[in-house]
Amino acid sequence: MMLRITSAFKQVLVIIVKHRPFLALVCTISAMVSGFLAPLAIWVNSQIIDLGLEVASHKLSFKNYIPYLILFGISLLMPQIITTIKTTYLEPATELIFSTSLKKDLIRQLEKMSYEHFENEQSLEIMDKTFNRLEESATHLFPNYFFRMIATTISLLGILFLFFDIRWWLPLTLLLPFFLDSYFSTKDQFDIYQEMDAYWQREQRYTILGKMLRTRKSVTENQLLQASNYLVSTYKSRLEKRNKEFEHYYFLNLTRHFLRQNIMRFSQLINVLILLFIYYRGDIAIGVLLALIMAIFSSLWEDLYSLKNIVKSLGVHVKTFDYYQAYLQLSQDEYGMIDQIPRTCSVVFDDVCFTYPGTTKQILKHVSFKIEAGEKVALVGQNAEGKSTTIKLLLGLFKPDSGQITIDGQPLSAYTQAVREGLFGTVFQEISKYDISVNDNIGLGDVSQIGNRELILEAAKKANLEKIIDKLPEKGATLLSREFTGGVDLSGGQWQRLAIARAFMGEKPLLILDEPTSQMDPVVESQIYSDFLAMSEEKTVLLVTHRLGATKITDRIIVFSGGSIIEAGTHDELVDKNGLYAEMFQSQQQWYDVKEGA
Ligand SMILES: Nc1ncnc2c1ncn2[C@@H]1O[C@H](COP(=O)(O)OP(=O)(O)OP(=O)(O)O)[C@@H](O)[C@H]1O
Repeated sequence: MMLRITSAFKQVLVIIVKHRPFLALVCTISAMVSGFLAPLAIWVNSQIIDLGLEVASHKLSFKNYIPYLILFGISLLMPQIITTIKTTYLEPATELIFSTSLKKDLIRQLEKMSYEHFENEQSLEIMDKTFNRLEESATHLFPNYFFRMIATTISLLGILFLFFDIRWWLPLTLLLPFFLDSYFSTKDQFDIYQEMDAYWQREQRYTILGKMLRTRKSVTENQLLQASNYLVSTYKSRLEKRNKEFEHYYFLNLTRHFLRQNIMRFSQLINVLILLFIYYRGDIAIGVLLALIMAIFSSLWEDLYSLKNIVKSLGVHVKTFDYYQAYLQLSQDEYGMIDQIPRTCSVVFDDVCFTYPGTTKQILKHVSFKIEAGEKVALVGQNAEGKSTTIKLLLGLFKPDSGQITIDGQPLSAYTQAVREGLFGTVFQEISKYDISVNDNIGLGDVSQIGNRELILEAAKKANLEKIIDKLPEKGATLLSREFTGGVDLSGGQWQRLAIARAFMGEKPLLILDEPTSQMDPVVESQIYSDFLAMSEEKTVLLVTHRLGATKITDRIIVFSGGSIIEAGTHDELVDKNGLYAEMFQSQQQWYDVKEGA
């Protein structure tokens, strides 16, 4: 534990010292001064009372009393001055540093993080907790706890010395009950953090529906389906279940605290009685008695509690830094040295096996195939056979358990990040719809050319989007959003064409379409595919589709079943073979016949 605490403090101090060493200096000095003030105040108070009595009985001249009055004034004013420095300068200034520096580190790490973490619950928990808690925990550690730990330690040593000076064992009667109390409450608190942590997953499950219900898509869909009442009441009953769990846990927490919180009160009473007894025996003056009794109830009490609270709540912030470390260690994509984007690309899967991280079912089983540079290939099969998984592996979103995947003869990790960004033009079923203009939405396919209207127009033409853009109120400059006045939303099929245009940006040698036309009429879809393949020229194309009308025009079809390739060949070859492909094609053919006949 000590190691984790030290490491967390080290991390925040390194950031502060790197950015503003002056803040670390101000914090340390003001904490030290603050620490000396409490014992000084006790001593000054005792002198003020005892010497004040002597002044009153003319045993001491008022002139000699003045330095004590000055010290009394200083001990009264200084704590407020230091608190002001801390709250109005130190705290806001460090907050700014953390919010900039930590956010930058978090985002930088996110940029290179392997995609697999975004589909892994354990990694998502680490990311969520780090993003939500890190800045807050950092500001708790510095300046808050850092300041309080220095100030309280010095102050406690000073005060305990004053007690030690009277009887050597007095610090023990003060500290023992404190240690007992601290042990119980710290243990309770750490147990609670453990419990709270375990709540994350359940909390996610209880509240995820609520997040969904707030999205525009779900509001529209629910209004149509009249499903709101059902979904809202499901959400409500989940929340009620969650509240019951939390209430139970709060109750447990309350009883634990109630049983143990009075240890320190008894110790205060006992120590006051001891001091009265020592005074009664004439071993201390009245000023010392009163100042020490006051200290037991004020500064000493505050110091002990401050220390206890720091230890108690340190756990959650130290834990945040554990998550931060785990976050920094989440694996990143590997990049190599090849810095030229190949003009044309072959793709080879060599005996690839794959199981999703955190699961046991093997999804791809010894998959091998080669796609020549410039070839147009369709991956087909029934649901959940591993087609999209094959695409995810090809894109490098996941790594195979065994086997090798090469692009133009090289594994993906041999290419630089810039080349990898320029290799694939992708269109998925779930299209990213950005609330920006049509042109910019297309331009995102190659951000370096986002202002190049000619290229964007060319990509739009290739995706047959030109006429649709022409009809928009402000053509390519039209904002694609219902959230803005004057914004327009496209239909599902139009968005899919826009996504295809996006894939054509940047002359990417590998085009990957994973069911991108599901929202289109099958006949229109066939037309789009034939236009698309004609426009793809020498690019290599991988097409995942359930609609087998489109596969006829590809060079080759690969059929997946149970995570393996069971057939491969041209449309005619596979129809002649009379296997799974022929069966799937025949069951869809009537549909095309009716459509074409109509
Ligand atoms: N992130 C994931 N974690 C765990 N399992 C996953 C993940 N993504 C997909 N799977 C599982 O992998 C299997 C293959 O899914 P995949 O999406 O590759 O199939 P598919 O052939 O593309 O299916 P469809 O035609 O329905 O899109 C499915 O059983 C699916 O549940």
